[in-house]
Amino acid sequence: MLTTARTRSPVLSTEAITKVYRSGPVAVHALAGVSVSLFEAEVVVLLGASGSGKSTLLNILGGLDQPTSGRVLFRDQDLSAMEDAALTEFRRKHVGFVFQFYNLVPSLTARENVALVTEIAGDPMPPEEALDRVGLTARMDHFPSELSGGEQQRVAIARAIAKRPDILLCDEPTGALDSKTGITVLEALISVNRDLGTTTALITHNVEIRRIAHRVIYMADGRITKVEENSAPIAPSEVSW
Ligand SMILES: Nc1ncnc2c1ncn2[C@@H]1O[C@H](COP(=O)(O)OP(=O)(O)OP(=O)(O)O)[C@@H](O)[C@H]1O
Repeated sequence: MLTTARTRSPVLSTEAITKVYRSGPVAVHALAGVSVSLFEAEVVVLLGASGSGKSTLLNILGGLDQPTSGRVLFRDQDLSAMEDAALTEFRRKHVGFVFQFYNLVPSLTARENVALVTEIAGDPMPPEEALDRVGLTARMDHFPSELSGGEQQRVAIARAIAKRPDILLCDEPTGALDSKTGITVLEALISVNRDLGTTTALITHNVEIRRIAHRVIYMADGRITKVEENSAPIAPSEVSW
């Protein structure tokens, strides 16, 4: 099995980004000057209180939203200067998203849910391979209603990785799951990172999960307050909460 070494090459970087949401006279400063990089093949966990700006940052990194000021770079491309169509192309080619709720199409099987994405991707892996990587070979022809929450989330991960994205962005992927099921989901994410070298960023409210990451980024009030390096990440099976 291929093991990809982490390097210090940034895949995605932000330079002093801010995000201000305005509704009428009220302005919410969701990001107040964030400079951060995600490096090749690393796993990063983002921690911070509710409202600290984690999802806003993840959405901007993934090209779902634009900063109010500052720059976002994907390798040498400036995402913050892109029109919507170019940003959509960036997302389609380079980013996989996993959210708390799995957003699967209920009338399609696991295999068909993944195939929806592989049909429009440039160099996808077969849906069967993507599902195998998350341990769902035996469940490929099941509908979402026939799968557990953890299995549905693993289908969502298979769908996100099938296009071989450079970056996988996960917003509370275990938020709706009990701990045992959450661990199977984290194991799927870590195995994809290890085998494919997919740079992975994961938001969680669960501080124990930080122990599986190479780096931990702490946020408060729209800023990064601390970044920790973890020289010896542990396996998800060793995490308990
Ligand atoms: N579309 C929006 N319009 C107005 N305010 C917003 C919008 N999206 C987020 N905010 C505000 O921006 C701030 C940061 O929100 P964000 O969702 O990024 O935080 P978070 O750390 O991900 O929180 P949580 O852990 O609760 O998901 C919050 O004060 C939030 O209310």
